[in-house]
Amino acid sequence: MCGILGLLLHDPSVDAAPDICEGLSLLQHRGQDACGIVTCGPKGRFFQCKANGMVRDVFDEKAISKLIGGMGVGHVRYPTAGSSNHAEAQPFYVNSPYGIVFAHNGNLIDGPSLLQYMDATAHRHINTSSDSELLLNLFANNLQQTGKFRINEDDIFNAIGGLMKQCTGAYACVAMLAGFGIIAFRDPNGIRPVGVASRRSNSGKDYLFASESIVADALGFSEWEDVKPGEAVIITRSGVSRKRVAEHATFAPDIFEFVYFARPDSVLDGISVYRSRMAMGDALAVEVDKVLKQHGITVDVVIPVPDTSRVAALNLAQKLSLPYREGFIKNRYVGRTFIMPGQQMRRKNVRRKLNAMALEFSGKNVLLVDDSIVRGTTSKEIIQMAKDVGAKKVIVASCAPPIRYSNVYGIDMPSRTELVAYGRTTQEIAEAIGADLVVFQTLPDLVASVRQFNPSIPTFDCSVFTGEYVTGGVTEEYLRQLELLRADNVKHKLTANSREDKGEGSVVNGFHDRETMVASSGPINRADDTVGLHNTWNVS
Ligand SMILES: O=P(O)(O)OC[C@H]1O[C@H](OP(=O)(O)OP(=O)(O)O)[C@H](O)[C@@H]1O
Ligand SMILES: NC(=O)CC[C@H](N)C(=O)O
Ligand SMILES: [Mg+2]
Repeated sequence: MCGILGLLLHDPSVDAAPDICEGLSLLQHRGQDACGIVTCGPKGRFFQCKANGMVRDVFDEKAISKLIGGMGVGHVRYPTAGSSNHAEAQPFYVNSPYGIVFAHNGNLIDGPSLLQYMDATAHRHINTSSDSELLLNLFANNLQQTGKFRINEDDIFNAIGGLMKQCTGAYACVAMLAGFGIIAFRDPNGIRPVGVASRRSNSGKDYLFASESIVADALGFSEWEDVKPGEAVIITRSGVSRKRVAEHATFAPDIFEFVYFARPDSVLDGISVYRSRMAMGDALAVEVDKVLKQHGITVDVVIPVPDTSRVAALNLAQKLSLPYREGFIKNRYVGRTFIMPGQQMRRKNVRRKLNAMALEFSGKNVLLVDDSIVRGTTSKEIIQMAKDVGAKKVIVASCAPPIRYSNVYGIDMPSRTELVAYGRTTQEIAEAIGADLVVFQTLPDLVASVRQFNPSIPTFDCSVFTGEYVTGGVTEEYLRQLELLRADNVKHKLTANSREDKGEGSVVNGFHDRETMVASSGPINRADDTVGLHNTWNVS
């Protein structure tokens, strides 16, 4: 899952970069691999800074001060296509037509045929394996076909409408046209979130696009509205234009945003993530009570697995009148483990991140509550940790049902065999993770926990639980190919074989972010020498 952001300040002489950077730090939970900002300054010139690393590592005061201009686009990345290479950090840029900058959250499922189209029909060069670069070039090619010297809003709506017919998958996007404005659009099923908000400034109105409403709250924007499925929104200094550009399709936002991805203080598609997690805890309590009685087990204490499950675990404990204790203390400097690349790193970091307090476990039957069990990395480690400090019995309850299918819409779960629930019964899952008992939320209960807050949403993308993919086009052959390409062991080999990742290629860098390599001292390639995009490409 990535985080996207666009900002247009009414006063072009005020720099947008400080707010964009602040906004990206609020979206950090959506992507920890890379981040970037591109701003547009006087004469429509772009200024870029992007690199691998967290927002706080990539952007210091000096880097931000070089990002000139009153509008810009930002991105935090969690790769789901291509590689973690810094050449695939976003936003992406193409100079023709008009100068376009692009940030994408989601994942396309027809990458190979789009690549063929780019090559054979559009004659556009694609320089990375990123699906987002394909999406940008699709947009650019459609704009190019207007053949116009200057385009207007209708041309942009038509280009995006065309794009929505040409590609399949999940995409929430923010784009910027040099000297023109910022644009957001959302795929016809609305799988990934993006919204728009405004703020009064001294001179007029500033506008924001962001993946989650928390960014608007924190930056003093109000009137948050979700971009609708299949809709495009264009913001220029003369105002806002919105249009549904896709034909009707079933609205199906990804339910996993509510389970895990989004911040609890965000409201997505009219639903408070916090409230939905409370409801998940309430519903899970009923299931837990039933299963515990069936097995004749009593529980002494409810313990959440920090961070995401806290909200649900508290409600569950209250509903069952059980004590709630923070038995695991989280190291606040370790990020989310699930979105880290590679199983070894994920496993190591669960131990670095969580510490079990013997006091709360010793001699007790503990009920650990987590939002989801995906690869089982977290559960395996923490169950062992709980037992090591003397827990008698460890029961695990998951706010989400068993995950048995690949995600193809922007969560990096390409391989079914990596999922601990794949091909296993509940009893076998318990054995695999070392629990005495596992209890899963039922899918109807999960959907009801979320949907009750906005019954106008007809359905949610629940493909990781059901194997039903709302966009169509996900065949068994596609899933097999995806597994061959992106399974953990394959990615590991690719990384190990990459000259650049071995440090041998520090001067041969992905073309797109050449300037991030100008100063490469320190653990990340801090973009100390952020420079105007237009004149860095061919300068040696
Ligand atoms: O079964 P797994 O493959 O381990 O994946 C599931 C776990 O990963 C996530 O935690 P994460 O540490 O990413 O983030 P959090 O601090 O927000 O809970 C999620 O909340 C679960 O705890
Ligand atoms: N998680 C995402 O949204 C990823 C966006 C895009 N597919 C990439 O890999 O960069
Ligand atoms: Mg967690």
